[in-house]
Amino acid sequence: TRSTRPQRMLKAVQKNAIRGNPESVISAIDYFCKHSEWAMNVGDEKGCILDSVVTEVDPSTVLELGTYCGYSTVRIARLLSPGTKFITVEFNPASAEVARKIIAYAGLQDKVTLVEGASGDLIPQIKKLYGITTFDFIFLDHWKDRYLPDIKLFEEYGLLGKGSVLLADNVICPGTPEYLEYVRNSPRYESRYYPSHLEYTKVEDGLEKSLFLG
Ligand SMILES: O=C(NCCCCc1cc2cnccc2s1)c1cc(-c2ccc(F)cc2)cc(O)c1O
Ligand SMILES: [Mg+2]
Repeated sequence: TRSTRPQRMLKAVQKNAIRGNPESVISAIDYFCKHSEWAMNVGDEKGCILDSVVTEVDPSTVLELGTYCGYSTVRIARLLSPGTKFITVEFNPASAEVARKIIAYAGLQDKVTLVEGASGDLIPQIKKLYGITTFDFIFLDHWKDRYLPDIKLFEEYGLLGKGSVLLADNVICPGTPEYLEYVRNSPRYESRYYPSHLEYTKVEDGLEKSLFLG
């Protein structure tokens, strides 16, 4: 049967990247998406903003919602200090399967715990299952209509501490209007918008960084 886009992306990584070299995996995926097939990775332009925020926060605990093929997972994991706890969540089993292979190809499998499931089911269990108290950094890149309900779950289950940073992808395209309205108007967050473009296109998009004030 016909291969899937994630499977073709994996093939491109195995062909064009150097095993154990995260930078080459990132470049191979960006090349594939620019010259072969568009795919919904955060991409190189927004990826550089992601890198700078991760570096600035230097988190001890990280959560990513929306692994997809592992592109942003590799971008984040390559910057983390040893001993950092990094959990990434993917809903689609086929994507998760490809992500595991891409993360392993980059040599970062020991830094990442990939969990399959839906955020709404998982968030209430994270403390119990993974022994996390609070997350220093959260990257939101899953269903756009889940950003708001899930940030409320983070608050409800005490998963945010004073200084926790949330970075949300796609706040313009496809767009997360209710989430933006919430973090920009809530006295509990300090938010800042990073203008950019939809991955591999000239379409306007951006990232919203929100600092939890406690
Ligand atoms: O949908 C997007 N990402 C989410 C995939 C949802 C899968 C998961 C749900 C879920 C639930 N719980 C836990 C984990 C997870 S993972 C997405 C879409 C576009 C896009 C697509 C077409 C287009 F014309 C313009 C933009 C661009 C992007 O950067 C995206 O991120
Ligand atoms: Mg995205």
